[in-house]
Amino acid sequence: MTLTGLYVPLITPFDHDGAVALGALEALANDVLDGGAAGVVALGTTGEPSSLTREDRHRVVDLLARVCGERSAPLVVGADSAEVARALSRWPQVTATLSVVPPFLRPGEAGVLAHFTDLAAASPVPVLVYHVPYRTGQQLSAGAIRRLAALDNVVGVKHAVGGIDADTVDLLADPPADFAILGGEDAFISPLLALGAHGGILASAHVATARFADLVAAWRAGDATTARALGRQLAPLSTALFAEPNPTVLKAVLHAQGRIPTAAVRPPLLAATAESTKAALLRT
Ligand SMILES: O=C(O)C1=N[C@H](C(=O)O)C[C@H](O)C1
Repeated sequence: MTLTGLYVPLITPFDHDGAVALGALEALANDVLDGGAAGVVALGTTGEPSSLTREDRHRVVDLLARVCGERSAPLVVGADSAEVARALSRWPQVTATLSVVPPFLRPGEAGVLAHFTDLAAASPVPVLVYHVPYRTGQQLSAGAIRRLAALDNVVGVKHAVGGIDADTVDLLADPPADFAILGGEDAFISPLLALGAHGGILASAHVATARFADLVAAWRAGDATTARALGRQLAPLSTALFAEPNPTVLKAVLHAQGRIPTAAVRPPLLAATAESTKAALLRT
């Protein structure tokens, strides 16, 4: 299985009482799939999973498993430990799990490899490694990503290194077979696709879904003229949506567009400022 195309890591909308707005979440999932997303991601960073109760997380996955099942769309679910990954067997609709490189400890490349060996063995579904070194504190060389790609049940990486660095160029110059390299750094998605990435997991694609899907498709088809033009339009939108901690601006924009009942985020996130919201709305 090689995951390709656009995946949207869904926000978790809240209603006026602070509860998860399940109706709005269902509408968002259907909107992005109608807009050309290949699939959705539940409980990615954008979904504020660490601020949700266990019951909230189950409600979110129950709902998205039903929607993705009805629409035969892939569903990726965030799970950062073997125990949480194991519990995904409850939802047969889950296609893969997105699992972050262990943060903060900086266990070294060998430690990361040992971690994913265990997690992938425990997981009932294939594992996507979420590599985001400016958040985890753990760098991975292209060689280490190739060693991860060789593990049983590891099928890809969400690559979010804060730009296009030498290891990214090295990795994409000789990508591992049957291994998805998905961009997770919205403002850099166009250059990453130009280098050969298979797709992206992009919070920005809640808005302008069709254009992000077209961007991925155009680079995949080798239509550089269309892809460059879309990339130039979409990078400033992503930059505006990420002007404050994700998903605060995104939620404010979706609320202003009438797509979610409130712009509420849970602590420690704070609501986006009016200035950032307005600037992002102007880019939509
Ligand atoms: O939730 C995700 O998955 C993503 N999170 C990233 C972030 O919050 O930095 C951005 C990316 O769009 C996907």
